[in-house]
Amino acid sequence: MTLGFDAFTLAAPTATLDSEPSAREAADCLEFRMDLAADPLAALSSYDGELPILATNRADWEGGGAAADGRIGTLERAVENDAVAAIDIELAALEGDRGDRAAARALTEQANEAGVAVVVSAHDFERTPPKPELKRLLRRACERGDVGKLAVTAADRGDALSVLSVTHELTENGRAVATMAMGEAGSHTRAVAPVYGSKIGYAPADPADATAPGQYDLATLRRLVEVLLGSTSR
Ligand SMILES: O=C1C[C@@](O)(C(=O)O)C[C@@H](O)[C@@H]1O
Repeated sequence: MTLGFDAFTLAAPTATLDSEPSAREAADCLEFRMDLAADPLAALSSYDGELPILATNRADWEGGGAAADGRIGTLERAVENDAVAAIDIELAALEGDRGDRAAARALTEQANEAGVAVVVSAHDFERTPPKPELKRLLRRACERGDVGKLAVTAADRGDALSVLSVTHELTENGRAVATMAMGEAGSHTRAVAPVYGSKIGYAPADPADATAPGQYDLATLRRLVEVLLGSTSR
């Protein structure tokens, strides 16, 4: 299965791949949160759903549940699975001093060779950094992957506007970005950012599977994006 991210792609986050049938109608792929799953590699090897998988194994130092030990190795195994069409890796793992930088970079090379798309992500669960910083992060993420992703926390509409504005600028510069502002003040960016070029949205089929504050449920985000983007949304 493949994911090109050249058009808007709606991902349903889940920790259990069994939820695929309930996501099939409205989602384009599942975001498999391996870091939140009990036995992620066993779940992957018995997966027989129709939706391609974007595999995320979010580090504990970036708001996820995966400890350093074996985290990148688990993603390497995921890349070998035919249902896995994309992986998510943190910009801080590729560039920062968090974790094993060499292993994270080797993972992206392995993915490139296997035709698996790479989403390079940066998160801020506390605030929305100033616009120049948002741009810098997103540019660097784009340089290291097929899609650069930014999820920051909005305190107000001004923060939300900053996120939309960098989305627009980088898209105009030919970059593939995925952006969203977390939190209540940022919820609407999940529907509006795709209008400015954001290529990935996240919305759980079951609200109990929400993986970030301010997410809409899957059917709602699909409907909103369909209204705002029209026929280009699928
Ligand atoms: O990074 C992201 C974006 C996200 O945090 C959101 O805000 O929807 C949800 C996560 O599951 C995903 O990995």
